[in-house]
Amino acid sequence: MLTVNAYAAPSATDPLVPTTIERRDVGPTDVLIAIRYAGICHSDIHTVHGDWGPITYPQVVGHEIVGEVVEIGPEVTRHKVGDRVGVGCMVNSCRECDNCRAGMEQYCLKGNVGTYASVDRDGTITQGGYSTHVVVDQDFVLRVPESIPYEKAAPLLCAGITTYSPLAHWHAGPGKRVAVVGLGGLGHMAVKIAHAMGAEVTVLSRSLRKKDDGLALGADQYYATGDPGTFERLANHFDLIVNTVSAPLELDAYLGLLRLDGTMVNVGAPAEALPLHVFTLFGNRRSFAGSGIGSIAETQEMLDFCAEHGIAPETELIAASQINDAYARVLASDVRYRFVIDIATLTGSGEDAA
Ligand SMILES: NC(=O)c1ccc[n+]([C@@H]2O[C@H](COP(=O)([O-])OP(=O)(O)OC[C@H]3O[C@@H](n4cnc5c(N)ncnc54)[C@H](O)[C@@H]3O)[C@@H](O)[C@H]2O)c1
Ligand SMILES: [Zn+2]
Repeated sequence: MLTVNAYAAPSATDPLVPTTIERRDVGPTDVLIAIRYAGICHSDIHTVHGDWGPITYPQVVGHEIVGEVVEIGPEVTRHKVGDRVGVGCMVNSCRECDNCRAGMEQYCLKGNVGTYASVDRDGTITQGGYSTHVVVDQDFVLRVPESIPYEKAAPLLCAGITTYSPLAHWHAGPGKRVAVVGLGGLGHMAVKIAHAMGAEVTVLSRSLRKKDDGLALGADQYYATGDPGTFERLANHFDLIVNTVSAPLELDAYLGLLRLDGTMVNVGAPAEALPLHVFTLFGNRRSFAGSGIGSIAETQEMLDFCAEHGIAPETELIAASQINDAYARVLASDVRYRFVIDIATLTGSGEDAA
C-alpha cells in the first residue's frame, strides 16, 4: 500500500482538510499515476454535501484527473511509465453486462465504479483525485494528447466528455440549432464543442452578465432567461437543448423552445425531482432526455477531438489550500469557468508547498 497526501471532506458540512489516504498496491493490470492537476466539478460538491444521498467520510473527491504514469503492473499493455494520462468519473465496470459489452461502461447495468464514493473491487470506498497519486486499472486510463497542457486537460475528463457525448449522440453539427443552458464548467465546454462541431450555438443564462464571455467562447447568440421575452422570441426554435444547470429549472418553459422532433437533454444533476407537463412533449413531438458522462472510448475520441480543434477549457489554477474558497465560489456562480487544483501544492501537512 502507498500512503499519499490528499484533501478530504471530513463530513457533509465541515471544510475539506489535508490528510493522507492509502492507495492499493499496483496490481497486474494497474497503473500508478502521479497526479499533476485535478479539476473541481460541481458533482464533487453535490457529493461531499450529501445532495445525492449519504456517503461515508472522510471522502476524497475529484474526477478530472491528469498526471504521469510512474509505475505499471506486469500485464499492462496500454500505458507505459512516463505517459501523459487522465482519469475521469469511473475507474471500473462489470465488463459483462449488455451495456459494458456494447462499449458503454458508463451505463454498466451493475453500476460503474465511480472514481470516488463507490465500492471498489477490493471492497474499499474509492477516493478521488484531490490527492498526489491514484492506482487505476489500465482500461479506465485515457491518453492525453501532447498538444493539450496537463492543466487544460483535467476538465475535459468530466466537463468535456459530459457535454461532448450528448452533442455527438444528438448530432450537433451544421444546420442544427443548439442551446446551452447555464454557463458554468459544463456549459462553457458545451459551447466550445458545439461550435467546433459546426452547430449554431445559443447560450441561455439567467442574465447577460457573461454575454461577452459566451460570444468569445463561440456562441452565436446569448439570451437572458430572466427576461420572459426570451421564451417568446425563441419558441419552437431549437433542435437540441443541453441543460447543464445544477439546480431545478422550469422544464416546460425550456421544452417549449424545441422545434419539431427537438430534444432537451439534461446533464445538470439537481437532487430534486423535476415536474413537467407531458402535453409540452406532445407539441412538436419533443423529447426530454438525460445523459451521463461518456464511455472510455468516447472520452478518448473527445480528447482527440479537442486536440484536433484546439479546444481547451478556461481554467483558474488554485492551490490546494484554496479548495474551500473555490467551492464557495462555484456555489455562488463565480467561476470562469473551471477551478483546477495544482497538486504540487498538496503537501498533506496543512501547509502549501512554496
Ligand atoms: N450528467 C453527468 O454525467 C454529469 C457530469 C458532470 C456534472 N454533472 C452535473 O452538471 C451540473 C453542472 O456542473 P458544473 O460543474 O458545470 O457546475 P457549475 O457550477 O460550474 O455550473 C452550473 C451553472 O448553472 C448555473 N445555475 C446555478 N443555479 C442556477 C439556477 N437556479 N438557475 C439557472 N442557472 C443556475 C450556474 O450559474 C452555472 O453557470 C451539476 O449538477 C453536476 O453535478 C452531471
Ligand atoms: Zn464531474
